Amino acid sequence: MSFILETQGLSRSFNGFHAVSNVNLAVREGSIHALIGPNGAGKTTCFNLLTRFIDATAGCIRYQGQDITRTPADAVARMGLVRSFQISAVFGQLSVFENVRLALQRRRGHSMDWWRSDRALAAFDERTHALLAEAGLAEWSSHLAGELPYGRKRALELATTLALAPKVLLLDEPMAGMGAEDIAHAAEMIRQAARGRTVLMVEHNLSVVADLCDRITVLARGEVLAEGDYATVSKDPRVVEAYLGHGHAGQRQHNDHTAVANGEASHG
Ligand SMILES: Nc1ncnc2c1ncn2[C@@H]1O[C@H](COP(=O)(O)OP(=O)(O)OP(=O)(O)O)[C@@H](O)[C@H]1O
Repeated sequence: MSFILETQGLSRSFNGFHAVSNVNLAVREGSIHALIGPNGAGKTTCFNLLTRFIDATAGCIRYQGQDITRTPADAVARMGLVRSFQISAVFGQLSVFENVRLALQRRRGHSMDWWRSDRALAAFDERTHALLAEAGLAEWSSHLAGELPYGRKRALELATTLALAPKVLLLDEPMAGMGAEDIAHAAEMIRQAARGRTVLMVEHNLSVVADLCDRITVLARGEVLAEGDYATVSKDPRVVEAYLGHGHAGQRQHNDHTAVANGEASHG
């Protein structure tokens, strides 16, 4: 079993407040791994640490066996550990096609070559079409990105991120603000994107997590509370309590298990 991304004792404090505390994370290469937990559990801080947006107070991060605890964020991204929206950006005044092609050019370091010939740009066209097809955006190709419906805009963000050829794709609440139809579409996209790469995602929608993810790490108050597949963590009384609060017992707790297992638990 090989882990592409690992942390040991990863910690981050803000003025003495332990936002992330002694987190040991092991993300298996090729898996879809979820980071879940109630509000304020430390999920975003963990993402910020892994992508090197912020420094760890203690602990270490290893990516592909290499210590990246102090590696600059842009270098980490170039190594293939890429967060959606980190480098990619959607330009509303450009077409969907141009957005994806630009992301491909940027990956090759051509971002400033605005004067490049049509022939040079055409070299990126084939890959652009493939990425658009993968994102279900083929028929939106000539639309201005700024005019896309919400779900399609998120799909375009993912397509521009995939243009950067990430080895590990970090997705921060990819389903946020989506309706049921967009969620189904985005889930399929993530499943496809996960072929041949690793996905680590923060997601509040537990049905999505249950459906998509091979492994789940549950954080609460900055610490790892439980880890395993969905069936295992959703039955863990500590997880139920973290999601639903204290004082549950007997039948109530049984109902709570069912609620978490069904992805119904609120994260408040
Ligand atoms: N820059 C900061 N300064 C001070 N406190 C911070 C900072 N960033 C995060 N925190 C605190 O750390 C804790 C964890 O926050 P974080 O955003 O990582 O949680 P989360 O699990 O992503 O929550 P949510 O699900 O609400 O997004 C919170 O109590 C938050 O207020």
